[in-house]
Amino acid sequence: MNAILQQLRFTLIASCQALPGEPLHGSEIMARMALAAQEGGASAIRANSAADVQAIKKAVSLPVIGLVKRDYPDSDVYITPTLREIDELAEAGADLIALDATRRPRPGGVTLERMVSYIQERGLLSMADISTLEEAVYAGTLGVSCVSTTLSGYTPYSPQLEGPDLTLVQAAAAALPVPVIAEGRIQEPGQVQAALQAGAHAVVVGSAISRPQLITRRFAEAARKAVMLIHGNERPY
Ligand SMILES: CC(=O)N[C@H](C=O)[C@@H](O)[C@H](O)[C@H](O)COP(=O)(O)O
Repeated sequence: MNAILQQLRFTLIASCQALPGEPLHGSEIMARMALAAQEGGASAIRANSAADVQAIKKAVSLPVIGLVKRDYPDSDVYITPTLREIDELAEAGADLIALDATRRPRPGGVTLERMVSYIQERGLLSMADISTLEEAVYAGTLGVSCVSTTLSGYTPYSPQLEGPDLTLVQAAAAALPVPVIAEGRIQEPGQVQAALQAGAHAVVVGSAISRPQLITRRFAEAARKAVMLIHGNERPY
């Protein structure tokens, strides 16, 4: 196994992403978030956009998994959809490139096979973001470096779960020769343990670490529910 992937075994990867419109959007801010994640013990950072990857590479010593979220009019694929995004991430210094590895059509008709071999040609590792076991198995046959359950719940044909898809983690880990990463809706430390017990090579946590507006909402919601319990109705004053 590649040395970087070896280094990620049984560890936490922090996804540090803030899209335009989110309060923490901006590469300098994401670099600081990545630094905080490094201090907290993350083994790698997953980041969106060439600008963020570049800023994060400067700020931390960890491997960076890069992706570019970009919408194209002719496709539902938005995570590193074309060769152009691979070029951007390679130039920015990403160590691994995460890409949508579903079988859905890509912009301009570029194939998943071409995407994976293009990443290999550039000497980089690939993380195949999948939503089902079938997609995981197919990505495995293409020679991806690892697979991540990122897209379970985000394609119309995958289970729409509230929590992480640990059934998929377990099935994919049992079926594939490459590492399977658990990713998506992991909110609690106990779920990290459960994912590793299910066979995950490593675990990616995003929003629960790096989206403070969502973290705050969970606590605010808890306060609202407590008031309901105490007073039987909404905040009375
Ligand atoms: C579906 C999709 O676009 N996922 C994105 C992939 O990079 C990110 O928005 C997520 O934050 C990341 O996958 C981590 O997941 P969570 O934030 O649930 O821990």
